[in-house]
Amino acid sequence: MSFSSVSPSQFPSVTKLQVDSVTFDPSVKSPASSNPLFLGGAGVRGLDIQGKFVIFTVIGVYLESNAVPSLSVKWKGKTTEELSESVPFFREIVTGAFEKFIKVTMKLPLTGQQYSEKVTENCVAIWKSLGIYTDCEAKAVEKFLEIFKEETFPPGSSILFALSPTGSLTVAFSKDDSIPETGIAVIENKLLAEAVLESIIGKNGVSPGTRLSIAERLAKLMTKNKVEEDASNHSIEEKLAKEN
Ligand SMILES: O=C(/C=C/c1ccc(O)cc1)c1c(O)cc(O)cc1O
Repeated sequence: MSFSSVSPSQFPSVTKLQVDSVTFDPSVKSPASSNPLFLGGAGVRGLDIQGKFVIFTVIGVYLESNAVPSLSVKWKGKTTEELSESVPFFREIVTGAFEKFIKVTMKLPLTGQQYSEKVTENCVAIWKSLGIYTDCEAKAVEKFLEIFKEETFPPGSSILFALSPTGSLTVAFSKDDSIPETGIAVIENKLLAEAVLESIIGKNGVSPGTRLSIAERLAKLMTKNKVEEDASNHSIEEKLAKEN
């Protein structure tokens, strides 16, 4: 069979994840589109401070359901290890034509300035390494920094990013576990939207744990496709055998 047995309308059945003290629900409603998105994976963002690993944020990445059949075309049947080590697999998640949503929950207090400077530093480094840093991206970075300038994020609060398939980046903030129905700002820059996710799960991303969690869960979801597909092939074979 050359197509996946998971139709775009089928919503992936996944579990919630507990990472450190933060629980990520199995699905969320995107503040950008109101679409339901499933939990792709989650992990921590920490820094080594004087030989001790300090967790600053905990990050969950959600994907639109059509990500599974879309990624299955090339990656179905790969193991968690193969996927977790694959730069092109994560590039495809970052650039794929499906919606993505990122929930960054604070473990330690951060100012908006501290957070936004760290993120944009990483985004600029990615663009420079790819030779795609232009005035447009510099303007998008200025807008990003401006959105965060006066904000503060106590432990338990979250920063939310919704990445539309067309390339807009919706930013929202939450004081608790809830997800607001709408964002507070939208930046129309595809490369910035992609770089925010790439800086977390891409090559040299800040959260190897999120990367591994996504590889594990997607490998399983894509195998499930395969099992369902094999099962449906089998029953067709059985029917044919009975008929003959
Ligand atoms: O989570 C972070 C940033 C955490 C952080 C830690 C310590 C600081 O002084 C500032 C910020 C993060 C992210 O969510 C996405 C990204 O691309 C980079 C990051 O560092």
